[in-house]
Amino acid sequence: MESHTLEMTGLPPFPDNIPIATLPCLSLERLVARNSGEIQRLVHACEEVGLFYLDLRDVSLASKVLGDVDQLFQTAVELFDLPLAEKQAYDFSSQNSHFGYKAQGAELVDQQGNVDRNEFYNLPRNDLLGMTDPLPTPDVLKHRRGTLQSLARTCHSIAGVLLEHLNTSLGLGQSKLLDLHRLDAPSDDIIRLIKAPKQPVDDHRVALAEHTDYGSITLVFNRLGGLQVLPPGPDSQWLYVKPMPNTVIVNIGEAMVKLTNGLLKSSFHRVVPPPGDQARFPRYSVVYFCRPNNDVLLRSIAGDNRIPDPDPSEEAEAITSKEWVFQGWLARRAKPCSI
Ligand SMILES: O=C(O)CCC(=O)C(=O)O
Ligand SMILES: [Fe+2]
Repeated sequence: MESHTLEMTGLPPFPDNIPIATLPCLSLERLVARNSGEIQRLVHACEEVGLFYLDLRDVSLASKVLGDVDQLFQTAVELFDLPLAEKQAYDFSSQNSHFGYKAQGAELVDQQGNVDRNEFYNLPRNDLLGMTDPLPTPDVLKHRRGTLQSLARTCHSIAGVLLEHLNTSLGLGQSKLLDLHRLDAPSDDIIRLIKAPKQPVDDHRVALAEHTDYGSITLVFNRLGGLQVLPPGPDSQWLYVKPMPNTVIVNIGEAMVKLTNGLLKSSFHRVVPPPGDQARFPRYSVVYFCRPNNDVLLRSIAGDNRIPDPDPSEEAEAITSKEWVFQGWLARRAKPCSI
């Protein structure tokens, strides 16, 4: 179940002379085995930076995931190679949907109105798992539906392992966090396939602006560098997150910050051109966004537990997870659509 190494894909190695983030690398195998030291490291990582590597080897839960991701990197190449007009037939933004295709430049990267330089395709897990009527999709994705379904299920289970340990460490009632992230209830979980085209050397624009993720737990599969994190702290600087074989990069999102009233952290990250020789290639990512179920109110779940009590004024502002994701999407649109 070894994933293809970077060498096997013909891509150049990540350079060794650039500043990289020193992130913890946790073992899914040890977390599944309820190793107490590993659980402590998980909790620490989520309370400090909210970003870490997860080694997926040697655990049956994840036995297919690296192979599925390898297939989907190839699918992403085929998908984004389609003519623009064909891809745009799957852009559903005029129907106020953030599912489907997003062309380059459709999202803002800053307050000045500059736009992003990557394209992506969002596949809702409700659709993949048959909970909603299937959206139209290009053949290249139809042919990979089984792989996409398997990835959605596995990634949701991996997120579940992390949520279960966080639940216990926060002192929450039995499986509270798991109840907010049920696979059999609708959510805005998505698989996102991303392409940032090869960038001219004199073009230093970011491909994806600095942001924190909206949902609970994001699982990011990368081959080329380019992802950067801004660790918390007064003098911090942007650091590359070096892709590591057989691991997934785990990001804690804003929904978890809201649910835990800031006890868990979400880090700013962005995507810049791949470093060194890697800059000669387009950059693809496969990402799973695990989000709370649609009707979950994003407010602190403090009570008889470790989560600090919220300010009463925040209670009135609570919105549902679905609305939160939708409002975030609307705010990022370069040409906001009318509702
Ligand atoms: O492509 C990546 O490495 C990260 C993408 C990301 O942060 C996002 O889509 O939210
Ligand atoms: Fe992100």
